[in-house]
Amino acid sequence: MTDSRSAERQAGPLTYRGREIPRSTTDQRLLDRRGPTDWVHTDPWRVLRIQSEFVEGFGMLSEVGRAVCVFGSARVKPGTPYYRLGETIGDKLARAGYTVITGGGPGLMEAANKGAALAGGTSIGLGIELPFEQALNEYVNMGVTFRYFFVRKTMFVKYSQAFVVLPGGFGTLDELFEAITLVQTGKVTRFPVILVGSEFWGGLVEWIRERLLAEQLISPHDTDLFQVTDDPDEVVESIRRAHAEWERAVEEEEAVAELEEALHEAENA
Ligand SMILES: C/C(=C\CNc1ncnc2c1ncn2[C@@H]1O[C@H](COP(=O)(O)O)[C@@H](O)[C@H]1O)CO
Repeated sequence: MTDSRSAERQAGPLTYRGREIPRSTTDQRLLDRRGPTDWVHTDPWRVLRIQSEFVEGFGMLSEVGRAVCVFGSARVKPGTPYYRLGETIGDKLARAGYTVITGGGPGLMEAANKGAALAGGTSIGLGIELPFEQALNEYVNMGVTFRYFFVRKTMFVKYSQAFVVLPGGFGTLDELFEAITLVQTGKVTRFPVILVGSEFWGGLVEWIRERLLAEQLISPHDTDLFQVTDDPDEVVESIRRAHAEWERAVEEEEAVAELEEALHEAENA
């Protein structure tokens, strides 16, 4: 006669008896490396990897205080005027109490991280895995490297209160127009986008006015979605002002909500 107690297997909350008992335990199967590996390259598995990137990013950035993203060319060399401008902006933002977030790469990303780190501020790099070897620049004191561009972009927007855009190429333009589109479509509110370098950005701004606006592809007020300056102090001051306005608006919204709640309670009393 079979002892029914020994012919039983618990698998977590599940119970198996008799011929239903699996040949191996869940842990054995987990630790067993044999079998096909194609699933690692399938979309359901990618979805989990994407989720894990969001979890890591949110986990690291959620406790960061007021922050500003600084974008700009990966190719500008140390010691050049744009690099020094990036350093100054990183420095001034850090001294004004802002965490500086960049793409964590070389060039103007490094310049802004350097300025912030040497001023004793929090200097974050949100790196991206690229086809060639690249590490986060040495001035990043908190960093995450993402596999997916779109996850990284979410982090830039979610955890910063302003975008500062230094001269750059396609990557920088992509970040600039993403930010402007998010503000234009009301996906993010009260979000200053500041272009630094009037000579560099002048041609683009003119084209936006003379083409996009003239051909009614944007609305007249869309040209107010960004500002252009050469002055690092003005960058910080604009961000401070926008931030103060935003805090005032939040306080007002909270006061109105409290008042409405009190009125509602009084009506129901
Ligand atoms: C080209 C080189 C390195 C590229 N490394 C990058 N690392 C991190 N982030 C990057 C990198 N390249 C582009 N980005 C993102 O785009 C913006 C800069 O792009 P641009 O085309 O140079 O303007 C930047 O803000 C990043 O977020 C070789 O050294």
